[in-house]
Amino acid sequence: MDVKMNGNLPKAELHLHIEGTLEPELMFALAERNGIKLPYKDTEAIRAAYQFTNLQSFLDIYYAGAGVLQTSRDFYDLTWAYLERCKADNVVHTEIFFDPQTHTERGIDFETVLEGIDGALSDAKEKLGITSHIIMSFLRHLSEESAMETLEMALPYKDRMIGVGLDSSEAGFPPEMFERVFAKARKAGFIPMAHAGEEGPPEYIHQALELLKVVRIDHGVRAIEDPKLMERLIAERMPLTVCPLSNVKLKVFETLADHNILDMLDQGACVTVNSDDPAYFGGYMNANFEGLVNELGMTETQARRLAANSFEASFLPEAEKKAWMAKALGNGGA
Ligand SMILES: Nc1ncnc2[nH]cnc12
Ligand SMILES: [Zn+2]
Repeated sequence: MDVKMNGNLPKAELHLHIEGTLEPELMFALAERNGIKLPYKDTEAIRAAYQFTNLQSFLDIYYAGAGVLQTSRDFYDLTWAYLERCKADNVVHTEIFFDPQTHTERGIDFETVLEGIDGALSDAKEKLGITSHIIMSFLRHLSEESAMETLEMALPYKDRMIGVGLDSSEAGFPPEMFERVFAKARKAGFIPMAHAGEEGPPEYIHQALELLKVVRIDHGVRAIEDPKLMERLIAERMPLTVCPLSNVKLKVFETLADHNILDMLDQGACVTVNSDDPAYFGGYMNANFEGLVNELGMTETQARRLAANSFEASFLPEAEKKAWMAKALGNGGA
């Protein structure tokens, strides 16, 4: 297919960590603004440090980088820069994660973080025509108690967030550890989702479905190792928010040519394309689509189905979902 065509397809992004959109240039600017000394000489040195061997090697650098984010204005600027990238890539709707504990653990108020992110998202609706939702994600390498405290902290702001997620180091931190936190979050009206089957085994996807009662799986690429699980995911049209460039950078797959996203799509799974932490993984939404065309031979039909899936799997109202799906499939003047 014509690679450029991807740019014109309307798309929704459903798996994006706002802290993972911190480009080295902005990291330096914020460090200067906040009087913080970075352990890098320049932006080239930062980019050179982005050689990851697995998820943990990335997370160590990613959590350190987030230290430059201090004020609401910092979170606003970070989010606004990402939204401009959305505009450029024709991402018309985005559902973004933020990790409150990454910030509250170093003394930044929950409200400071949310205020900045939400402010930029509100302005983007008006100025860029981009719709959005916020999902707060618990760090699974921290305790259940810490996640509970975070949930309590979030309750007064419930109306500004649509759901809860579970992220950070996966192996050794199974979803079952957070069963009670998710039960409480669901009761408070948060829609549940979780990272599962990125590095962790298919068993973690089962746990996320059964114990956390998630409506979306983030990543989920290891589901393919368990045919019965794949059957269930396909039958239920359970969305898997897949992140191709991320998976290659973190060595889940050796190259994009080895990725299973199109196999899963062709089997009937509701897979979607997402950029995860684009500042660290080498590209935003369209770069992921382009990689799939160039290295995996994605056809136009497959690209349109992936774009339509992204709206199907979103938390947009049904009528909007349907209208965007028709456009993505080329039935509505895309
Ligand atoms: N790919 C990823 N997996 C788990 N936690 C994350 N936090 C940010 N990106 C992540
Ligand atoms: Zn992620």
